This record gives sequence, C-alpha cells and structure tokens, in this order.
Amino acid sequence: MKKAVHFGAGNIGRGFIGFLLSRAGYRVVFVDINAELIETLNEKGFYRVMEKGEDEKVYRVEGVTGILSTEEQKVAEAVAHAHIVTTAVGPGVLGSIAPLIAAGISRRLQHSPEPLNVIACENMVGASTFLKEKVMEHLSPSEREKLEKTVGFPDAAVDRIVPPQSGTDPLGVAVEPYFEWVVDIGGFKGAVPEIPGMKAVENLQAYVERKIYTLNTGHAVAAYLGYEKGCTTIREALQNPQILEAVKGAMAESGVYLRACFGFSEEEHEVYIEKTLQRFLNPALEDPVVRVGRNPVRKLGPKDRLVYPSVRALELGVKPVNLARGIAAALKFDYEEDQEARKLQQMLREQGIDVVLNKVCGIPDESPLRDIIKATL
Ligand SMILES: NC(=O)c1ccc[n+]([C@@H]2O[C@H](COP(=O)([O-])OP(=O)(O)OC[C@H]3O[C@@H](n4cnc5c(N)ncnc54)[C@H](O)[C@@H]3O)[C@@H](O)[C@H]2O)c1
Ligand SMILES: O=P(O)(O)OC[C@@H](O)[C@@H](O)[C@H](O)[C@H](O)CO
Repeated sequence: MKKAVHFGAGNIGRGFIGFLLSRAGYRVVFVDINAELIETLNEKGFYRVMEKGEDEKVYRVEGVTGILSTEEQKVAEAVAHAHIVTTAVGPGVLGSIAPLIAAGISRRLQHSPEPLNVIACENMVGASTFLKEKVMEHLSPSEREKLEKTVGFPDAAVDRIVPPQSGTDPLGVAVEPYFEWVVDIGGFKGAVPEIPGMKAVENLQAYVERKIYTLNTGHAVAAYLGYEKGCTTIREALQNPQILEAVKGAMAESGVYLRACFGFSEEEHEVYIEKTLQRFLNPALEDPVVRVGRNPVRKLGPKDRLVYPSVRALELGVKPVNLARGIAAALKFDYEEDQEARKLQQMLREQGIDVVLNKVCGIPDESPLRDIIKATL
C-alpha cells in the first residue's frame, strides 16, 4: 500500500488533504506537535469527516496513524519510505518542519532512487518552493544535487473552508462540501500521483493568486471589519450591509490586478466572487472572525492578501479604498488570544503606525497607499 506522510493533523490536514489521500488508497501518517491529538489518532485509527451543506454527508477515514513531531527518528523514517509528503501546518511553521523533512530525504537518498513529491498545502503563494529552500538548508551539497533530480516540491493552491471544530468527537471534522486542490504539474518529479480531487495544472499561478487575492482577501476584510463591529462569525459580519459592500469592493479591487495579470474576464471574476460569498454565508458552518483573522502580522505582509493586491491595484490606477479599510481594521485586531495580534498591538503602541506600515506591510514611505490606509483609520 502507498504511504503518505502529512504534517499537520489539524482542520485542513484531517478534513481535506488527509481525507483525499486516504480515499486515493494511501495509508496516511499524520505528524503533529499536539501530543493529545496524535495519541487519539493512534488509539482510534480512524476519524469522521462531515460535509455540511444542504445535506450532510459523513465519511469515515480509515487506517490513519500519527507520529509526534518531536519523535524525530520516527518522522525521518516515515518520510524516507513515503510515496508522497504533504503539509498543512501554517506558513509560519514550514521552517520548523523543514529539518524533519530534510532528515527523511537524507535517509531516503541513501536507499531509494524512487522520486518523491512534497506538497505544501498552505495559504501562501509559492509555499512548496519556500519549503524546498528551507529543506535545502539542512542538506549537504551532494544531497542537494540528488534532491534536485528526484524530489519535487510542486506549488499548490488549496481551497476548502474548514472552521475550528466544536463537537464532542475529538477527531471529527466538519467541512464545507466544496473543495479545490490544484498543483503545479511542472513541479512533480516522476509520474503525477493519481489522487482523485487533486488537479495537476500548468497555470498554477493564476489559480493560487486568484484564490488568495480574492477568497482570502474577502475573508480577511470580513473578519477584521466584523471583529471591529463585534461580530462573532463571518456569516454575521456579512449580514452587515456596509461590511458586505466593503468585502465585495475589496474583491473587485483585487480583481483589477488579477484580470490584468491572468486574463480572467470581468464576468468570470464576478461569478467567482459570487460563489465565494455564498460559501462564506453557508449557514451550516460557524466560522469565527477570530479564526479567519488569525495571524494578522502574516496577513498584513507585503505578499499577502491585503497589501499585495492594494499595491497592484494602485499601479493600475485604481485607488484600493476597500482593501485599505481591511488593512486599517487589521491594524485594530487586538484579539488577546492571538499571539501575532498582541505583537502587532505592542508594536503599534511602542513604534507607531509608520514603522508598522514599513516593517510589517513593506509599504515604502513614499507610497500613496499609506495615506489611503491612514485616512480610513
Ligand atoms: N481551515 C481552512 O479553511 C483552510 C483552508 C485552506 C487552506 N488552509 C491553510 O492550511 C494550513 C493549516 O490550516 P488549518 O486551518 O488546518 O490550521 P489548524 O490549526 O487546524 O492545523 C494546523 C496543525 O498543524 C499543527 N502544527 C503546528 N505546528 C506544528 C509543528 N511544528 N509540527 C507539526 N505540526 C504542527 C497544529 O498542531 C495543528 O494540528 C494553513 O496554511 C492555512 O492557511 C486552511
Ligand atoms: O488560513 P488563513 O489563516 O491563511 O486564512 C483564513 C481563512 O481565510 C482561510 O483558512 C480560508 O478558510 C481558506 O483559505 C478557504 O480555502
């Protein structure tokens, strides 16, 4: 039986990637830092995925096991014998799991000439490429050379809304019915693995940018404006007409860049926006604004969902007022339980807005975007 090692047994790990890998016939080994989660996975050996839409469908995902990420030897051994490696840990964690993947690849290169593909399934443009760079840092020059020949790191876009889980089942995952997993066909080494639900494409960049700079952009604007107004969920936020308008406006502003860069037609982009909004409004899913707004420092980064499309829209002559409202609201996201939110608030208090716009958002002093943001604060 084929083996998959998946890093991150969280919502996307269990509810999307692990689920598809298991259905494709892989024995899935989850690696996670959460000891209780790994213990429960190993005790039960299965979990349920509940698709929440107009009808509810329940799937049983069998034959799954777990390894704690601190069990370095075991993780390396699993990677050394895997047929595919995937991750869904969060972009900020890729650097921490890179040594584990490198140790596994190093062992593998000694005994197997078989190709391996490592796919980072994160909300980040170029996540697998970034992971590859981090893995390379832990390999010798001769290992790096061999890696280039046999180990692929195809970039990917992953789309399925999976909110935090609320039921009593410690492993069960409630997910929306929709999903899209698109992977760069040119990044694979060896044959593209047959995984129903995973689509290998030539124009990955268009998929990944459209997803992050439309869906995640709109989601973030809804989350930060919703938080500001005291809303608990994304659905509640979007029931506020002003927030809904800002979310639509921000996705349209991003769309100016996406259409210019990738050639989507206006109608096509409108259909994508409308479908995305319907997914945000799914009454069967309770998606907290604090989940969608999590890690504001990451989300305010120069390549992420708010600043990047704002800069691109400005270059194309469009004033990104709605994106700027999202950025301004993100700067006010003071959710105490979020470490990055605390850090951001401290930075704002101690160093001021100009330093934050510079250091966190990467917006140069001379950019008119600074004034547009400040005007909405
Ligand atoms: N939830 C969604 O709707 C969604 C959809 C598409 C993409 N994503 C992306 O998927 C990734 C995961 O998101 P999620 O919602 O599943 O988050 P999550 O918090 O539910 O899962 C992340 C998992 O990674 C584990 N982890 C953290 N540090 C680790 C480490 N050092 N080693 C091993 N495991 C570690 C955590 O314990 C957790 O189980 C993120 O990049 C996110 O942007 C999420
Ligand atoms: O996962 P993040 O923190 O990058 O973004 C929060 C949400 O926008 C995100 O998880 C979406 O639910 C997901 O990207 C849908 O595919």
